[in-house]
Amino acid sequence: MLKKDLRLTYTKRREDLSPQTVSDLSLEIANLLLKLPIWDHSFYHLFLPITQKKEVDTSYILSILQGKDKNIVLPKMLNDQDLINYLLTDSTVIKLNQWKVPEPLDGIEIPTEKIDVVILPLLAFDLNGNRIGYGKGYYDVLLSKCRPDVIKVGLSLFEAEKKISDVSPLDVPLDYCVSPKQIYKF
Ligand SMILES: Nc1nc2c(c(=O)[nH]1)N(C=O)[C@@H](CNc1ccc(C(=O)N[C@@H](CCC(=O)O)C(=O)O)cc1)CN2
Ligand SMILES: Nc1ncnc2c1ncn2[C@@H]1O[C@H](COP(=O)(O)OP(=O)(O)OP(=O)(O)O)[C@@H](O)[C@H]1O
Repeated sequence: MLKKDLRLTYTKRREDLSPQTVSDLSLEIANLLLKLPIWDHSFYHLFLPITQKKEVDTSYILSILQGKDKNIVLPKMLNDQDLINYLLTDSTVIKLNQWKVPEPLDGIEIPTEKIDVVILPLLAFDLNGNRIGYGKGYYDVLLSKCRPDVIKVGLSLFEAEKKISDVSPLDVPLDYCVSPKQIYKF
């Protein structure tokens, strides 16, 4: 399917979920994430969910990372395509930006090359590990600046599409995607 059609389909599928269902599915995703071979690292980039858009609630994953004493890196939107990474500390203040994305106000900047694992949002993904977001390319740009051995893990409330037909050379494929039902390894 084409990206533009998938964006419409999956935006609608999300709108049809109740907040309780999003929460339940998010807990299942967090439990499955624990089974991935990704826990031997230091710096973990995690997105914070846009609640209105019914994104995966990553608060369970945040607790897991804190319990494992990992360095947690949060993105802040800089301009129309770039993200800056800030270390989460006890003094980090999180505020909603104009797009309703929760993000740190400021903090200690972590160079993108330090990130070992990126846990990223998506609207839909396919069996080849390709993903689509809201079409702005923030994560494609971030991933293009990461180390080649960075581990890319998508989180999805829904299962994989067979094929995104209009993948571009700039799209960086995932290594894993975790849904409430299963782990996809690409
Ligand atoms: N939680 C979360 N954080 C994230 C992302 C994400 O998908 N989820 N992003 C993933 O890349 C980046 C933000 N991307 C975004 C892209 C569009 C809109 C947004 O609200 N767009 C408007 C239309 C704006 C316009 O076209 O001018 C909309 O959809 O209504 C928000 C965030 C970085 N942080
Ligand atoms: N590495 C890059 N450098 C510059 N522009 C890029 C890069 N990667 C992607 N883009 C541009 O970003 C735009 C959006 O790309 P795409 O449709 O793949 O977004 P998306 O993956 O759905 O969004 P997101 O990454 O924000 O979740 C495209 O116009 C694409 O050309």
